[in-house]
Amino acid sequence: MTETEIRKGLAGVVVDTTAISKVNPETNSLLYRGYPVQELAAKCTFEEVAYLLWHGELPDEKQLAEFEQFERAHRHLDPVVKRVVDELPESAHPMDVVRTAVSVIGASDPSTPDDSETANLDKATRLFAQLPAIVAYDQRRRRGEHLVEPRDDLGYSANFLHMTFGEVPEEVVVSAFDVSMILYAEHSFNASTFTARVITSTLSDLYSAVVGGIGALKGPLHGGANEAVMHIFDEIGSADRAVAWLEESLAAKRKIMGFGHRVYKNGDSRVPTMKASLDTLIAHYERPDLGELYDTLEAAMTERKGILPNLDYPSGPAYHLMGFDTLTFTPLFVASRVTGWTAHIIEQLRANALIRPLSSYVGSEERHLP
Ligand SMILES: CC(=O)SCCNC(=O)CCNC(=O)[C@H](O)C(C)(C)COP(=O)(O)OP(=O)(O)OC[C@H]1O[C@@H](n2cnc3c(N)ncnc32)[C@H](O)[C@@H]1OP(=O)(O)O
Ligand SMILES: O=C([O-])CC(=O)C(=O)O
Repeated sequence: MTETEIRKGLAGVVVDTTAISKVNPETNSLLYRGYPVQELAAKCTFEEVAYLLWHGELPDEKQLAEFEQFERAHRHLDPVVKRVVDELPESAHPMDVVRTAVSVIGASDPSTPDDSETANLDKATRLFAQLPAIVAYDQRRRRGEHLVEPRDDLGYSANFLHMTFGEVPEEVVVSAFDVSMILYAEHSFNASTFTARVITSTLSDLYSAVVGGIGALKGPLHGGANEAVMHIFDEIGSADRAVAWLEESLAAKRKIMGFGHRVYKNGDSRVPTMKASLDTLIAHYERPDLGELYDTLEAAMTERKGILPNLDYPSGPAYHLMGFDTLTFTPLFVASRVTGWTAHIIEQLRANALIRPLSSYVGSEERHLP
């Protein structure tokens, strides 16, 4: 293999087919099972979108009722998981807590070795139902607050917020949160999904693949960017400092988190929808200062580098306004993306081939011991 054939980071390499989502940078669009994500965000709940990703079609009334009943029945934090989480130091990043919790669930589940589609769908739905309890409880314990039990009279997002904050916020907040969950759910062969597919390709189990996905998502070049955006906002402080801050950061060759994308070069298809949700939150919480900082930094980055925001840019400040601690932002991404990861795990198993690329050796020539 010659050096010119090497594609660092697999950039531009097509490694397999998928019927789950289509990211189209030319038309700046994203389809889940054929549906534009903007339409899904406007007309569906996150539960319906999760069902769509797993089953390929939106649920009818009866299917949705059955799905919701199952999801609501599995929302309680498993006592074993709670004990393990309680043992973890608060210095552990919440992503490490979520990763460990999923590992514990996998080690405790007798159906872990069963890789049939029925068993994997069941595991995926149970993880989907349990992740809000893990994420919410971890934030609460760090604040010295007690566990809040789930409510089975609430939809996924209202219940998630109830378990985190002990009350259900106004509809405008629940709706913005639900939109963020829908937008984060799936994005073809991104780094964490590909990780999950690589692990699955060895015929390892679904939980191991999800744990690997969480590890890949944690990095600031991927899901960790939503958290990093908020750190940037805190560092800048106010809109009048944004341009100077950007100049200094670019001069220091810093990557500006929340900007740029491997696939989209003319803007992330999901940003306008999430920005609209952020704007409603800015109005609701009366925080125009945050909007000014957002707009000023975006305009300066576009003018200076021509690099546009990705989904993490509006999501970070949106989660901040909802009241989440900054370190909880990427675990929220996990709670959503578990739907996409598990849909891909199931798809990978349907037509599996071990994922094992080649490398070009550049080490020392063959040599021998004296
Ligand atoms: C939900 C998600 O996971 S979306 C992604 C979230 N990640 C971030 O927001 C992190 C910040 N962004 C980045 O680091 C990058 O844009 C990535 C990793 C997302 C995509 O990167 P790649 O496709 O590998 O492009 P690459 O990093 O090579 O960037 C190309 C050029 O644009 C520059 N660039 C890209 N993004 C940024 C950025 N955010 N800030 C400053 N410069 C940037 C690079 O420095 C590089 O410049 P050069 O050619 O002069 O060296
Ligand atoms: O597609 C990517 O590379 C990253 C991304 O936006 C996502 O996973 O949502």
